[in-house]
Amino acid sequence: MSLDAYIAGLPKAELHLHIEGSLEPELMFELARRNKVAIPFDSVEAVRAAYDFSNLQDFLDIYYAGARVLLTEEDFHDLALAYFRRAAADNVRHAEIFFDPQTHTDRGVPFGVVAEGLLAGMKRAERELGVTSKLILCFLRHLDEHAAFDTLHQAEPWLDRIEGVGLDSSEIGHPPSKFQRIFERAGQMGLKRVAHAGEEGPPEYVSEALDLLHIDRMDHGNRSMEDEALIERLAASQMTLTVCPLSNLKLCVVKDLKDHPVPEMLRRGLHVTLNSDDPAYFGGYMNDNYRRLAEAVGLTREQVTRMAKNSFEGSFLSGGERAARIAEVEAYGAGG
Ligand SMILES: Nc1ncnc2[nH]cnc12
Ligand SMILES: [Zn+2]
Repeated sequence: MSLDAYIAGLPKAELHLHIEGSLEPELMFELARRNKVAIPFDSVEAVRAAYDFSNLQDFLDIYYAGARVLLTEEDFHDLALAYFRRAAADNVRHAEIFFDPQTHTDRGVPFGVVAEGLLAGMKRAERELGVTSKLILCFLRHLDEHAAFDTLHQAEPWLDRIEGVGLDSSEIGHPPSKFQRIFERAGQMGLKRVAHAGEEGPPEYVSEALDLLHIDRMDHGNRSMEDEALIERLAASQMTLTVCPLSNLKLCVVKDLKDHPVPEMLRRGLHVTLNSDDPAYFGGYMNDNYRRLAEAVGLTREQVTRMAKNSFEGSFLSGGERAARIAEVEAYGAGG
């Protein structure tokens, strides 16, 4: 079996996926029409042509503009279901998806519309596709602490169906320390904690995410590789890193996939997973990330299997479910 075919059949969990970043141009047009929202493009091709980014902020400007077509519960349901259908085709068996409530509540869309729509899409995906999922509420780090507290307050009626909190948006200039108190509060409420760190920001932000936010998992973490002590710390603690190769390429975090740090991360014993981040904007879903990275850096079947196993180990599935999914990866690896 070729490595591509092996990757296609491998059971995987996706741990770093912004649901708003799975909005394909076709659905963007459909929702713009349905909701009578103007968008500054006249064709799907024109939208795709605009996806040429030189850094994170370039992308975020377009990503937040695209999200303006999302208005109703049905829109959020359709967005989620479209993602799960695409993920299921890549044999993603479990996904822990981020959403950015402030992007919507700041436009007047109530928190409940966003949450109910996404939760309905997640439930349907489990019923119809067998893909399980969890929801992670991300605070936008370019906004202030007060806005984050306000968002957590709005989320209260849904917190029994929200697994954890995350931190995303513009990293440089918005260090984890800015959100220490809201993460402390989330921890007291029993929520899991994750944060984007070391995507564009320096290794110090990674250390802050560990020391001040007490994260359970780290999103990206690329720039940890600049600090020897940090590499050793991440390896010793087996902190899960949700790495996103095609995102890193599109946002110029790496110049070429051949330069991607994943092989070195694996060599140093880091607990790496592969993920798609914002697949509609970055040109590939889960299997594209595995395949294109494997081709560029020459990953082995063992490395690929290791990362799929890591994805279930690093998930927030409960012990029994997690063990069962890990056993599936092992059985596939043994038979493949
Ligand atoms: N890659 C990324 N980094 C930070 N914030 C984001 N929001 C959506 N995608 C993101
Ligand atoms: Zn991300």
